[in-house]
Amino acid sequence: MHLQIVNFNYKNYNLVLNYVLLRKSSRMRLPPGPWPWPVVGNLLQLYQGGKNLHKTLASLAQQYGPIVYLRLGSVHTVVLSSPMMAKEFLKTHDQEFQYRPKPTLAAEILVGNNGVAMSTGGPLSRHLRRICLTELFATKHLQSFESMRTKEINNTINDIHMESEEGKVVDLKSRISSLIINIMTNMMFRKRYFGVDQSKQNEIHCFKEVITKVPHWIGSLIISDYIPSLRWLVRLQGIEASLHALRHKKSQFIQNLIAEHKNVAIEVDQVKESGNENVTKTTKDFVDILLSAPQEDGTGNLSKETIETLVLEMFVGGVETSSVTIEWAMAELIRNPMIMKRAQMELETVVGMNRIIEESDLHKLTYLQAVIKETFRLHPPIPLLVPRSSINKVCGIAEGYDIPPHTKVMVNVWAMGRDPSIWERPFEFYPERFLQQGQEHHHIATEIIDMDENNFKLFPFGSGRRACPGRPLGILVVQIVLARLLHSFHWVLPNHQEPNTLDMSEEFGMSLPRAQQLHLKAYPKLQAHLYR
Ligand code: HEM
Repeated sequence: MHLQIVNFNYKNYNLVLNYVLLRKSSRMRLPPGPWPWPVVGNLLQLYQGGKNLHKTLASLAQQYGPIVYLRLGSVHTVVLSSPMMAKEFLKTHDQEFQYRPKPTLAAEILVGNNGVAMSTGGPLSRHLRRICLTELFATKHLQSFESMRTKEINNTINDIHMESEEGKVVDLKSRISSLIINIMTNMMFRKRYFGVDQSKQNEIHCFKEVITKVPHWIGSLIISDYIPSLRWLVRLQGIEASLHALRHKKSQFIQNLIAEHKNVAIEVDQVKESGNENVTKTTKDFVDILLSAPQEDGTGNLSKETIETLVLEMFVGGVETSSVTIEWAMAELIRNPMIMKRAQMELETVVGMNRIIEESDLHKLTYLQAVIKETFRLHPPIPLLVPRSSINKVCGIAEGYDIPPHTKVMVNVWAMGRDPSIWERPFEFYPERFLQQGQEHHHIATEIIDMDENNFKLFPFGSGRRACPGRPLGILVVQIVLARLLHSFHWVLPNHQEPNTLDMSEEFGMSLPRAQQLHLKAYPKLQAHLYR
């Protein structure tokens, strides 16, 4: 994206003046950082760093330390790159930094401020978060969908089996994201799309595009978010029009689904009233819960706009993060055949080869869990977490720094995962680092790390009041899908490509997918009847 400075007006002079006064003010001790240019501040440094913002911020941290202050146009920004700093902001000062910054243009158009994830904060988002934690992601509620998840995974495994019999190459990312979309649409609306209704294929492919593009746009640096007077330039580049077109697609899809869902619910209720005992409503899906949930002040029900936003956040939060993690895990296992072999041997020993894996087996799969932790360390699906902010100025934080009000706080978990002062041999994919002594004979010190929100070495789900409410579902889906893929097939690169030549480049956005989708050949490991 080009950065063009064309409108250096009175407002911009004011901006520079404010900054100089801020820095000079004896009462404001900002964290260290590169000197900002007039108007654009440090934006040029970020644009010069290229597309990979997480890497540019990591190299700034190497230069200036684990807390870096940047002025991006008119936006105060702080980047944290150590467990100590993350703990200070997300635990010690969790209450002050429980807010999200003002939504960017992309977030405002695509998501809005009336959900959970992008909302600046306030009674509505706290109320929705409570519904997520106590109802949608409650253990019992998640367990009630187990047989559906098993059926969906069986279908995908069978499709891959058929492809393998025909000697085809599997497009893993595409297969996995279709599977996870089916799991999510089932949990949300009791409906599945991929592999069933040909007439709906266009619709769902269009929505799949929305789910992939939303995080990409939200992670992009759009100049008017930092220099508001350049909004006209963004309009001229057609960015606003593209965002509105995408918004239109997602609204149409979600609103149709909700309307369809309401009709089915009414039909079921009518049949029930007529006394037909055969019709019983099965487990409540997410939309059932949202349609009957009260507003935050206890009056009426949630608005249709709020439900639409929440549904989008669930899809964006749940689909891309989980499928990106599974794809990276498979790529790392392909590059490290001994580790793949060990993970498969664990499955053979714990589960055996005469049945398929069940969710109740997962807690026994210690090595698989270590593989997943190692994947989160090297490839955190949301490399800069979701930014936080505070409403008021916060004084004397970290090493005595002052943080201006409405500062955007980014946490570079990607940099932390590769920091040699935190991890031994940080660039090596080495799941054994997460095993207890005795579970593995190896020479480096081991440590048990539960990716929970109190562990600031590895916390891919964030921490504190805004930590990911979908964590139990995210972990469950990643574990069971990866386990089934490894248990059901031997995997190799097509065309006899050598494992160590696999391209591991990333494509930065709000999420961090592989730049090149992973294509693999699968060879069945189980007896034929277990694929039906
Ligand atoms: C591998 C899977 C996942 C990862 C790595 C992940 C990661 C994250 C992260 C880093 C945050 C920001 C936390 C913070 O600010 O401290 C977040 C927030 C959120 N996630 Fe997830 N997530 C995953 C799965 C899911 C799933 C399955 C859902 C829902 C179906 C979900 C829904 C949300 C929502 C609604 C928020 C916003 C919470 C708030 O702002 O209060 N996530 N997630």
